[in-house]
Amino acid sequence: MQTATTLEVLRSGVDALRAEGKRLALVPTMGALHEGHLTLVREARAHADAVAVSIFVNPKQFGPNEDLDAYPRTFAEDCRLLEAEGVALLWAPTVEAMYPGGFATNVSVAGVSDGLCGAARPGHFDGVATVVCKLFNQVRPDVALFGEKDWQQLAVIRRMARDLDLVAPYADAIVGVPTVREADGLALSSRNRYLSPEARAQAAALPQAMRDGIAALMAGSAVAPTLAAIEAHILQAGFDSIDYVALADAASLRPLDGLGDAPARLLVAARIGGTRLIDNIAVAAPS
Ligand SMILES: Nc1ncnc2c1ncn2[C@@H]1O[C@H](COP(=O)(O)OP(=O)(O)OP(=O)(O)O)[C@@H](O)[C@H]1O
Ligand SMILES: CC(C)(CO)[C@@H](O)C(=O)[O-]
Ligand code: BAL
Repeated sequence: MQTATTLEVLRSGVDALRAEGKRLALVPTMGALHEGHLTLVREARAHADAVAVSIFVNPKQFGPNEDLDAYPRTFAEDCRLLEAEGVALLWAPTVEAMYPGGFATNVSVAGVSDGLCGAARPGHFDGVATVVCKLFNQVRPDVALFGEKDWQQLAVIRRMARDLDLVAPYADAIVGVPTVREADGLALSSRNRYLSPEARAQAAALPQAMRDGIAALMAGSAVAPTLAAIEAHILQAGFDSIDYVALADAASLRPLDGLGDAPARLLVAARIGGTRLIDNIAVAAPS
């Protein structure tokens, strides 16, 4: 595995892979790698001949009172894991390499960025879109993979990639990978490392409440009381607060007040012991 920390080294690594005729996949991450990330890397191998992974804790997507400084950084262990997965290229820029002095550009995706995490974390998706746009231009992959755990992020990136012609013109150049979960249903997340043993045990109530709510919707329960019941379940399990519990159109993320023919998604963000967790699950219309 070649590790690049400057754009010059990255470009020569990408050029060398291209000279060998290789189709290239990119898996963008913020490091502190877990089985969810490694699943993206394995899936990437099915879409390309060579896999590039980026590790960059992107300051632009953290709000002023968020966990940028505390965010887990486990670079040596991350390198070991990626090497074992046969990753060809690791792109690990410094903040100065990504955002040189005078950097003044912002990529903002209207509509799909506005609600849910976009409302709870103002500016977050501008930060994500800006850095992912740069990553695409830096690596120029044929295909890029993202986790469905961050469903709204995936929708934002798909919109941006289409609007700005950022990746090769394949309809499926942005690949979403289903959420990898612990045995008790909790979605794997780098931020799970913040949880105390007690909070970690309580956190399994989040996907459980979502599954119960989806079962109620499928059985014909009305949306508003079902969302209220999910909130109550999560708070009763020990969560401190809820950013949102929402039923939304899976593609546009617009809120829904009933199930129709278009795919729907139940999305939740809630806080426990100072840690913000997100999750989402597909909701099928009752047959
Ligand atoms: N459990 C998971 N299953 C599938 N993909 C995942 C999972 N967790 C993260 N990913 C994906 O890995 C990529 C990198 O995510 P990131 O490095 O932010 O990790 P994370 O676990 O989501 O961290 P955080 O705790 O900050 O949300 C993203 O595309 C994200 O959706
Ligand atoms: C896509 C991403 C790497 C951009 O910083 C980040 O938001 C993440 O890890 O999900
Ligand atoms: N995986 C999402 C990155 C973030 O929360 O900033």
